[in-house]
Amino acid sequence: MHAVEKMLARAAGVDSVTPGEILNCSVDFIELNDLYLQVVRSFYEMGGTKVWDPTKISFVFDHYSPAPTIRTAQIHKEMRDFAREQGLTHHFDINAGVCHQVMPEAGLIRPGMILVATDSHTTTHGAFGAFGTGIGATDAATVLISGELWFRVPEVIKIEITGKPRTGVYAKDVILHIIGKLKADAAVYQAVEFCGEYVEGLGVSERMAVCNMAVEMGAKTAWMKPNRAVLDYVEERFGTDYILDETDPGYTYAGEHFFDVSSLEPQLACPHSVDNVFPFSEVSPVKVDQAFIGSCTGGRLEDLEAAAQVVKGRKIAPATRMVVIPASMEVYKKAMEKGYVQTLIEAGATFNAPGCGPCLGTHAGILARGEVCVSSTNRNFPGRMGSPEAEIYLGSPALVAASALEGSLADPGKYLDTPQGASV
Ligand SMILES: CC(C)[C@H](C(=O)O)[C@@H](O)C(=O)O
Ligand code: SF4
Repeated sequence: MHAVEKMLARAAGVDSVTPGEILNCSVDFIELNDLYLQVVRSFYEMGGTKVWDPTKISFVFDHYSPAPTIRTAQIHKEMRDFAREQGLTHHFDINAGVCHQVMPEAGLIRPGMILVATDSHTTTHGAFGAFGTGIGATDAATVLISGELWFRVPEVIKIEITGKPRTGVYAKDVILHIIGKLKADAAVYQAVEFCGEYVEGLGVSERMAVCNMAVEMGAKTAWMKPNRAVLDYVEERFGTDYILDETDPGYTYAGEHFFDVSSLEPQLACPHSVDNVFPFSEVSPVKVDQAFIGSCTGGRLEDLEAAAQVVKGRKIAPATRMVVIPASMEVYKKAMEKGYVQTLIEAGATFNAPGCGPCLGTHAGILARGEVCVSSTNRNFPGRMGSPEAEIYLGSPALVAASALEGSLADPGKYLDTPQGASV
């Protein structure tokens, strides 16, 4: 069996599973974000009175945080009241950040766990060796009541990555390149294992960025074998009581793909789909109205560090706006301590409270008709960040920052090779 299958078998209380099988599994943890008040209402409609375990449920206010309208303030109020009545241990209000950043920081994510959340990017947590997947409102209400959920065992495909990319090319470029080659329907309902020497050398942040975007190929979940960096992160925040599942030697994958990234250029997902990806040198110059750095894909400390390295001692183009939203308050605080916030503000960036914000167009950086945005996020569908007539290019935080400096799409490499670029 594969490590992913072993996690599901353990949660179902059976010795072995095969792809396609339907299981009833116990869930280790569930997270609800602030788009899902319906789950609270369904919980009561389905006869719920007390949740199955208040220590294994988290509400994170991130998509509409701080509440930008009366309706969303009302949603927050009703969910806050439920969290208090049920005595939920892990309620993260508007002072926390995006759920996929806040939960690992809080020590809620560990290898071997079954994690469900009302968000498609729950695949992010495969970076920690967990089984993470997004679910809808009805399934979420079922979990709140019973602590269990049905799962269809996914096939597992392998994406093996080798090579060492040049300066200015990041894991975001690698995952965009992969999605561009394999396309948005490459892994529908499958588990995607990312492996190979490149993956083994990745730190926590870049592992999260890769697993986060597996769902943009339709993946049910993503998985990486935890390396020392991941285990140090988990043990510092959660402890050592986790299970490291190993894939049996000779396991046969449903599919295998191999990528050598040593000669990769910076990549761009061009309007209007995530798999419409080209190397930077093949994308026509485009005037950039807004550069956005943020989200559970590209708003971590390492992302703000990369952006600060690019803009240090420089000013963004007069006609370009640069919006930076740290993925969490912890990221924000550390970025201040390290001077990245100061550097970015001195370059002309504006900051907003940690949360999803412009990533899905709720607030804090909405695009007007005809505008062009280059973004460190993970989706660029029409209307994603505001007007359906705006255009969104997805790239690495460093590329976003370089594009803000030049007022048009720009390769960050030249700003990183100089001695000045190297120090922040
Ligand atoms: C929660 C939901 C609105 C959505 C998701 O499930 O991913 C959002 O987070 C997104 O990124 O589009
Ligand atoms: S930051 Fe963007 S991608 Fe991540 S959960 Fe929020 S809306 Fe979804």
